[in-house]
Amino acid sequence: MPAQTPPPLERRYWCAGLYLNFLAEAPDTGGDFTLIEGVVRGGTEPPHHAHTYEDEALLVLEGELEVWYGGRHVRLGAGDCLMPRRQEHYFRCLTPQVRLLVKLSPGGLERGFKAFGVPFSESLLPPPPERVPDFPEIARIFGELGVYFDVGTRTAIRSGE
Ligand SMILES: O=C(Oc1cc(O)cc(O)c1C(=O)O)c1ccc(O)c(O)c1
Repeated sequence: MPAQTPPPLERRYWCAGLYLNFLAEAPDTGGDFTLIEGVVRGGTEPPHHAHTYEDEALLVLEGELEVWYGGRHVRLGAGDCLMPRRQEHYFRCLTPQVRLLVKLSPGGLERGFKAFGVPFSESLLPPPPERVPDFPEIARIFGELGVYFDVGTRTAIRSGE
C-alpha cells in the first residue's frame, strides 16, 4: 500500500495562467507549511512582491528562471533552490515554461490562489491566457494575506533589465 495517496484532482488549480497542484495545504500540515508544484509560463509571472507572513522556498524541477531578489539577479536551473527570505522578489521564465516546487511556511497561502483560480483536472495544460492576468485584482487578494505587490514595476523590470 502506498505511503501516501495522490491528492484529489480538485487540488489542481488554474490560476491566471499558472498551473498549481497543492501537494500539501495548511490543514494537512497543522499549519506548518503549504507545498505546491507549479508550472509557470513566460508572460504570466507575478509582479514584484514580498511575503510578510511566510517564508518561500523555490526549487526548480524543470526549465530555467531568472530571479531578482534583494538587489541581485540569479539564474536558476533544474535542481537549484532559492529562499528569498521575505525580500521583495520577482522572477521571469528563461524557458517557455518552468516547473517548480514551492514551499510556503507557515502554510495558508493556498487560500489566495484559490480565490482567483479555477479547479483544473485535465492532464494537459490549457493554452496560455490571451490577456495579461488581472494583477491589480490578484494584488488585492494577496494583500489581504500579507503579500505585497508592486504592480507598477512589472513593465519597468521586463523592459529595462
Ligand atoms: O508565480 C507563482 O506564485 C505567485 C503568483 C502570483 O500571481 C502571486 C504571488 O504572490 C505568487 C507567489 O509566488 O507568491 C508561482 C509559480 C510557481 C509555483 O509553483 C508557485 O507555487 C507559485
